[in-house]
Amino acid sequence: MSERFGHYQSEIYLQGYGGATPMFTTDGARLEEAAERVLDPGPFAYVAGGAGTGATMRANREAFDRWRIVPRMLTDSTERDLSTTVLGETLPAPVLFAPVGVQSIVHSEAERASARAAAGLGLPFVMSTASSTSIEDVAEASGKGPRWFQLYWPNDPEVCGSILARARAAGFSVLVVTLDTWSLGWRPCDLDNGYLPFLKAEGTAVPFSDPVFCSRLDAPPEENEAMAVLRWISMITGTDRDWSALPFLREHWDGPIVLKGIQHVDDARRAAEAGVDGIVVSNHGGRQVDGAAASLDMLPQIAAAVGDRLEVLFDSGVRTGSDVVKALALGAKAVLVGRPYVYGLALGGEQGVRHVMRSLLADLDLTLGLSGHRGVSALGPEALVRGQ
Ligand SMILES: Cc1cc2nc3c(=O)[nH]c(=O)nc-3n(C[C@H](O)[C@H](O)[C@H](O)COP(=O)(O)O)c2cc1C
Ligand SMILES: O=C(O)C(=O)c1ccccc1
Repeated sequence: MSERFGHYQSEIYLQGYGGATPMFTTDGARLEEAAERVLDPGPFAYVAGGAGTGATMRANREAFDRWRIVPRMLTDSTERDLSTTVLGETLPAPVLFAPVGVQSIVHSEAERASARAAAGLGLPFVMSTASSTSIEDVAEASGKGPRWFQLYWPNDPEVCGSILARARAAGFSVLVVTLDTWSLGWRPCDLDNGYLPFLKAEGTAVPFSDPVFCSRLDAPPEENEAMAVLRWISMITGTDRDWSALPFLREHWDGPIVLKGIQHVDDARRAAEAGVDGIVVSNHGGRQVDGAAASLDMLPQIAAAVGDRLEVLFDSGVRTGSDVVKALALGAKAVLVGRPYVYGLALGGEQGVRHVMRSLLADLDLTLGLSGHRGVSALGPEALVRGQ
């Protein structure tokens, strides 16, 4: 029996009896407005914004709203077990921290605070290549907690190999290769604000602490930061790679490999044929291709096509416990959560992240039980109906 996440509800009600209220909202859909009050406009827009008109970001949410859960009664679901196994690791709940770069733009503790919160809950922290904290520092903050590493794939094989070797040595178990962001999408909010955190070296802790990357520079990053930043950007942007490049990653990573950013069922099939261990069905939270399909709308056919051959994970738009139930019912093994925990970080550092994620897990636990389920493994499409 895993931890009973739903207890967070009683904890909050009991504190309320003593006159205390939670540090900020328990409503996953209202975190954005709370974070806007504490963040400067540039960082806020960077986190909250999407590509173009925001159509895909909205579509991600609308796709969740079109599905409704059909609760079952008298199923004895008072005791729930949210635990699941993902790529050989047992997780207390089917939820991971999505890779999010440049977290120092919202809080000085940055990824260290998020990684500590993830470890405290036993959920995997997926560290971004674009972190403002080095691989070794995130590993230390994670302690014994599960940790995965997300790769923005440098086109210099030795730099790539060095970063992967460091991540492996620091205890990162799964490699998540992001395919949908070989350039940032067209993001009018950030363009209008003239705001790109990367240019201030906020997301360069990984390369700047890497000896092989530094050997590629004419001067060390501390002497010519702008040049080092540009060199790094030039290494991870543009893509001359295709599916034939994947074996390189296998040679440099002896654990499971997951491809993030899959939306087309044929790409999912390609991934299965290439022998990768998992995919993340994701449109990067609507930050890349405006007008792209809602990520949830692509999930059922992908899960049906490859779900028996590799692990299907999902992200983009998960805000509540119901959302997690819906994604699992439509074929995901687990979900990744992005912006919500970053808002928690902005609002309260490690404790803020913990509050956001405990709220989500409590909501999931209660929603699961009240709709008649004792665990997450038995969830299938029969748990849902298409609304009008
Ligand atoms: C501020 C920000 C930075 C991000 N940085 C990365 C990154 O470095 N690597 C990556 O693979 N995805 C990155 N993502 C995308 C997330 O991993 C995830 O796909 C997305 O946030 C999921 O949607 P959600 O925010 O609606 O939960 C970033 C997202 C945000 C909001
Ligand atoms: O902003 C993003 O979505 C993202 O993935 C990213 C890319 C490079 C640096 C920081 C974040």
